[in-house]
Amino acid sequence: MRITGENLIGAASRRGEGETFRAVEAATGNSLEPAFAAATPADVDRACALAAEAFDPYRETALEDRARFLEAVAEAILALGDELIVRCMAESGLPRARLEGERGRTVGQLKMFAGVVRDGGFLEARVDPAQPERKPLPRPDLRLRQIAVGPVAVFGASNFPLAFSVAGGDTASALAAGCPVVAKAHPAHPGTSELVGRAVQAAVKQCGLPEGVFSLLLDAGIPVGQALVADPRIAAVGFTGSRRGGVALMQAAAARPVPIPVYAEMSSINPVVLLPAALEARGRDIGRAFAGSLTLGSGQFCTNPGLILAVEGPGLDGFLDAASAALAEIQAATMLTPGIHRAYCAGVAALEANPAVTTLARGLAGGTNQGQAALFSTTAQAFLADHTLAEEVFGAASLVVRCPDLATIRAVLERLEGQLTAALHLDEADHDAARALMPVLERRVGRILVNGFGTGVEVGHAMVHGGPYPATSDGRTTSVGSLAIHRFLRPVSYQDLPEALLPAALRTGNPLKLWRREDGKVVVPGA
Ligand SMILES: NC(=O)C1=CN([C@@H]2O[C@H](COP(=O)(O)OP(=O)(O)OC[C@H]3O[C@@H](n4cnc5c(N)ncnc54)[C@H](OP(=O)(O)O)[C@@H]3O)[C@@H](O)[C@H]2O)C=CC1
Ligand SMILES: O=C(O)CCC(=O)C(=O)O
Repeated sequence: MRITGENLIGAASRRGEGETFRAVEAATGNSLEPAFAAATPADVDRACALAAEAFDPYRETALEDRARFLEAVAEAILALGDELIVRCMAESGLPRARLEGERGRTVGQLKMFAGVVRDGGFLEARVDPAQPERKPLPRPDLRLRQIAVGPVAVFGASNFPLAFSVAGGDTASALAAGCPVVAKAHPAHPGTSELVGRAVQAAVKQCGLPEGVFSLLLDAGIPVGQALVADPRIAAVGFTGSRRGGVALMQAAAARPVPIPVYAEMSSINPVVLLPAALEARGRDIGRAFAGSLTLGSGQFCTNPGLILAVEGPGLDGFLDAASAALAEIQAATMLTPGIHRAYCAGVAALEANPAVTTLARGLAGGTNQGQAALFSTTAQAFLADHTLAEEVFGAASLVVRCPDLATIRAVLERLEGQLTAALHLDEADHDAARALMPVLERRVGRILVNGFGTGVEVGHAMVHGGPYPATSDGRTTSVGSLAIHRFLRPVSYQDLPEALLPAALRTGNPLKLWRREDGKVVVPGA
């Protein structure tokens, strides 16, 4: 498929009349063909108008039809074949195996949401039948279902050009909920975005859906994203990226005459707690595994283990020796964009220059746009005194905080901002210590994991990829897994409606055979 550099507005492809820009080959810094042209305010307006027009018919599509559409998107992405992978490798600098895996995750995610839609449980149908004889007052007939919130603006992420971008988790969950999507391509991978966007556009056509179900807009700066969030027809926003970007979108959304929710996944340093018995028994092994997780994808994961907490002692020394030795042999790897590389180098330089910080290890030096891994240490006292030490350095850098005792580990955790994940490395003898940390971890993070690292989020029904601010803008939700659909739904009650006016999901006799709560009791069809 030829990449044209056009915006995809409903069924049309339209060359923007805004600023032109080219994708940059991450490994060389060279420009790639073709030239892309940013959308104009008129393009944003048209995409939003089409999305608003599509909203009512799309949200009332039969569940089976909507599920088939999500599957058609998955198939169309696979049908792009190697061209998608090759373009994505060039634009992102990420290796083939990673991108093939990410494509599998993207397709799997769409298919999982197809299953969620088919099952219909997300509608949370409830029926409280009327009780006309109830005293002192009769009870009305009340029925509830979740409906889609409206058109959703989705911002593609630089670090997951497939799984968190044009047809990634935010788009899949919004489409599953019944919301049209207007996606804003990340300028780091516009060609990848166009290819995937055309796959979604083709699936919309193939399934006979209204064209406004999906549009893709291009921009090399912030105006298009700002206009999209400000547009009165947009009802919610999905974003993965920097804290600065996420907060700017939250502010733009809050400043609207009608504010809307922004679901932004932002910065996280993902504390890893090494408990004493585990450290003593296998500190060196944990150190080697940590080096692998830290440098995965050149460290460009929001789940990257950026902070290690442990009690001083021979176990920690073994961990640090092994981690440092492993890191010293790790090749520098290409980062996503020159800007992200520059930000990484600046973050590492700031840690190196901090008198309270010791540089323990550096990976092998690299060439153009390549990030060199870095491991630092500091004391708990210094960490608690300097909040800049708790800021995310996006890339393969991590800071070890040496603590005198477990109480200090707990005190450090208490002082952290909200995080996506926390990992505990423990043996059975550490269970009491771990139990004591659970309340603070539950308050601080979205996912607690044991004897592993948070990178590589499983897409499933029990996953939370979220956490308190600033890990995300709204810690009550997740951006990965089937629960993500709830970000784009809102409940509506129907009181005393005649049967003929009720949505099918709420009709008497449960014609859609849904999991429902009837008069307070869960009814499972076929059970
Ligand atoms: N924790 C995490 O998961 C991640 C963190 N990051 C962090 O973000 C830094 C920059 O990376 P990047 O991916 O470009 O993230 P950004 O947050 O800068 O950008 C993400 C998207 O949001 C748009 N955007 C940013 N700011 C605004 C704004 N004020 N108004 C409207 N739209 C806006 C960008 O548009 P445009 O680019 O066109 O300006 C882009 O499409 C990294 O160095 C890293 O620190 C990045 C990825 C993931
Ligand atoms: O670790 C993962 O698989 C997902 C990470 C992520 O969401 C991110 O880096 O933005």
